[in-house]
Amino acid sequence: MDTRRTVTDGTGSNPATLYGEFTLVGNRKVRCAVSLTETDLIVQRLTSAPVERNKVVLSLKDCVGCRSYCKDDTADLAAYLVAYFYPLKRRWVSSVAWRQRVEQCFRLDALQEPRANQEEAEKWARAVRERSALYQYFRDGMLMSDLSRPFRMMLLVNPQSGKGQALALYNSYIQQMLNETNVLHTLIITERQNHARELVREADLSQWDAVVIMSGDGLLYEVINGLLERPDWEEAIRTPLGVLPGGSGNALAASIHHYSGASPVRSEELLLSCGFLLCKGLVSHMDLVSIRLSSGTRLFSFLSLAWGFIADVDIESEKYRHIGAVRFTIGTLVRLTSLRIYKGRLAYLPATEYCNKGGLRNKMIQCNNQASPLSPTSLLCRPSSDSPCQNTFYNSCHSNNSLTVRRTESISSRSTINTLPGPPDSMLLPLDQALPSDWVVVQEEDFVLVLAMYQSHLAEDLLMAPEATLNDGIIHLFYIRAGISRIALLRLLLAMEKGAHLAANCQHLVHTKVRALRLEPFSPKGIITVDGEVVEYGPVQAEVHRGLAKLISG
Ligand SMILES: Nc1ncnc2c1ncn2[C@@H]1O[C@H](COP(=O)(O)OP(=O)(O)OP(=O)(O)O)[C@@H](O)[C@H]1O
Repeated sequence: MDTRRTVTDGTGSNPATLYGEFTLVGNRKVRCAVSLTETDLIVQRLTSAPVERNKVVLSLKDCVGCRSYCKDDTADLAAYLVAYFYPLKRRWVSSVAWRQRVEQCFRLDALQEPRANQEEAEKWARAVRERSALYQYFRDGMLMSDLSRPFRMMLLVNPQSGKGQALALYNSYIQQMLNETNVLHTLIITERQNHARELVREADLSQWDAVVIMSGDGLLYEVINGLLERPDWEEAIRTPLGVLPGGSGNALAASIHHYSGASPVRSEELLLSCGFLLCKGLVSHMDLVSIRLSSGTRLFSFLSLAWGFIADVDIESEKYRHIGAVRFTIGTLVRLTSLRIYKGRLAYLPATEYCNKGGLRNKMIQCNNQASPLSPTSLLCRPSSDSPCQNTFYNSCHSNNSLTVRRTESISSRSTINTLPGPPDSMLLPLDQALPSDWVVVQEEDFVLVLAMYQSHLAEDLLMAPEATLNDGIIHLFYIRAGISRIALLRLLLAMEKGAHLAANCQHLVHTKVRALRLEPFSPKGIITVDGEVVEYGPVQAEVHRGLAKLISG
């Protein structure tokens, strides 16, 4: 076997680092020339047929694992090499591509010594793994392939989530993928509500390199809040988290897939995509939002805060959970027929900077996706004392400029409310205190919905905030003012599937980017949800904490 032979990828620009001739495992009569370049594994069958028809080029960026092994049979001197790929494939009638599993398995028998064949196979396996890992650039924390020992994962599966198929999906796809990647995972099947929360609150986190949920968004909400309830929350919340879609909404899973740049997919295709991203093991920071309720309770949210139409649909359609994502369509139609108006006061701290003597500069704070987490105070938008902007009326950065907003009374000092676990909130005042002067109060008090989003998707097929990214320190605040017709609302909801609602030029829809918000519903009863879970109804405040958590994503 000549491993020094110079072979290129056909363009001459990508020389092979390893070259060998092996047989196929299924058919020993078929010999293959295999070359490993910096970017690809190229397999060419050595037959008399034209070359292109017999050549397969597999990109190493699609490879999740590679290993060598020998058979127990002492008469077999050969060693074996197997590599696992999940390339994006397009069905010829469809423009949508999704990941499909490809396994390449070779038999190495060129040498007389079984040990020599084994060493050669392991050399190849190591080289494939190393080059696959080069495609993962590492920001902060741990990369699976960086460890000298196998990666250890706690995998929490909610058997009741969605259509109740999470466990079956784990058995069909995920178990195999994790084994191919050489991830040691401990499967924990959650037994009841708050089981996951209690588990992570008590767990010895030094035993785990990541905590992954296979469920809907509700289970991740439990995990995040469990971690932040620990006395060592600062360390605990740096545990890389992962998400595999098994629920009915799967908003974070759909968002991660969206951020990876791939075309939209659903159900099992989304699961394969998220499984692939999990196996590649790239860790990014993720924003969390601190939520304060009127009772003093504090929660952490990674997805959304909702009041009005969307919260009602989410909770009222719970009874149709067994039919999966269709429950939202049914819930939407039911709620549309008896459209409600929700009365309340909404205020927010815009994600803007103020300039000094040059007047008001309504400039967005830079959203650098790769930056390390900024301290909350560095994101504050405070007018300087000599700023001519102070106490003026202005339009904030709305997609709907017809909206009039008014500045609130200035208050001299900004005290904070930092008595609970987790990082302090520096933008929020107690709910019974007046808002600081740099907050904006929305003049309308009649809404159809209010929705704060920090990820792109609200469900697998709802691209609510197309601009959102994992770690930009921005809350996308949407509200729809009362007066919208049912048909206009339905059109907006349909446009949300592809994220086209913002371009629909609807006068009732407002979108603005904020750092913090306060919502005070007037009616005594109602539904407020955080990440799709019902929370205590009443006045509520929220503040974003940029990059507080870590998520294995693309
Ligand atoms: N074994 C179980 N039986 C009943 N409920 C459970 C169990 N395990 C976890 N739960 C609870 O089920 C709730 C809903 O789960 P989850 O959000 O993961 O699924 P879902 O609601 O179907 O999906 P989505 O949030 O995407 O709509 C969670 O709040 C969790 O506490």
